[in-house]
Amino acid sequence: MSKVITITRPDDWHLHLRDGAALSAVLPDTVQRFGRAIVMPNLRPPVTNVELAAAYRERIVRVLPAGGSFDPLMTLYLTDRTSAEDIVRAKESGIVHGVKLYPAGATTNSDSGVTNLGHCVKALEAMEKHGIPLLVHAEVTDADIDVFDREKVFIDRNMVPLLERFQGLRVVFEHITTKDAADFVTQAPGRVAATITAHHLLMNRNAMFAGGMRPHHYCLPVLKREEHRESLVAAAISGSPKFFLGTDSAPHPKSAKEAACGCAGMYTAHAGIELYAEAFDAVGALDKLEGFSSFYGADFYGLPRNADQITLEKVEWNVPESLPFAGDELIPLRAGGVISWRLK
Ligand SMILES: NC(=O)N[C@@H](CC(=O)O)C(=O)O
Ligand SMILES: [Zn+2]
Ligand SMILES: [Zn+2]
Repeated sequence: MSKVITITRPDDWHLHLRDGAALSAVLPDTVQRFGRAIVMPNLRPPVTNVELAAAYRERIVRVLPAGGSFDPLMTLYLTDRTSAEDIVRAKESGIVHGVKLYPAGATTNSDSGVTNLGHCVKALEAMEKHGIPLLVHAEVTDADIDVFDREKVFIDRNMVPLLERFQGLRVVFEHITTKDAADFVTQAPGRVAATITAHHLLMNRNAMFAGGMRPHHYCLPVLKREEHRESLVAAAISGSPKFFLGTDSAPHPKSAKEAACGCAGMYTAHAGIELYAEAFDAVGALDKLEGFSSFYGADFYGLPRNADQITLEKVEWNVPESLPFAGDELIPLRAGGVISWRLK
């Protein structure tokens, strides 16, 4: 008999769905597994106001597989020009659940991001007042800071002063990758939470160089040392409601990944919950999977937990070498390899 677990349907609190044909290609993978997802706004051009968010939400809903009940939770892209009025209108819309801070130049499509948080005081005050969380890609961008240290340096230079200045602001430290971030969030007030990806739970930085350069294991924040991976696993299985699931599934065409200057991002939505089951099972903590995947994120965002369930079984399946992707190909995590849990 294979091991089987049934859990409340999970949600993905950090997801890139892209747009157009790419959106249509990847959306079914998420919808099969998750009830809702926080949809990242780093399109070109970025989703900077409620009209753009509503139109993007429409485009997502239009290509939803029939019969599903998936709810895309929209976000705004914070810029130096986001006003308090933009925030109030977002709140009133009921469709915007967070505002994303990308330090300018930190990651994919972040060139319209924030150059100086000092420009965002009015917007941040409005978010504090109206209870809209700030979702943070927490890396400094200074060229003189080692790429492996950018998250840690962001904590000291930006996160601490931000939380100090805006004492009521709710903050999600997105895709944490270091022991420093896990410890910081653990010790922070209850208004601070973090998402953790499956790939940062399963791999350390060796995975980028196993037998040669592995562009499909390159993402931001970049994979870190084993000691950091172990800290992330400890946080994820701790039972603390501050840590919850966010896949950061970030599809890029094969041609853009396998290039002289390859894009950052891993595609994991094809096994969006299965990979977490593997990571939790590996440390004998499957009993902690449901809280992390299905409860704590909803609780943090003030949304009801899902009412239905999914079942996972410990049966190996082969991941395709590639998936069709808007006239190109998409290389999923573990392409050509095996995943040890599957959705029933
Ligand atoms: N995680 C990534 O490596 N890439 C993301 C952007 C992001 O989440 O920083 C993307 O949009 O491709
Ligand atoms: Zn990011
Ligand atoms: Zn992301």
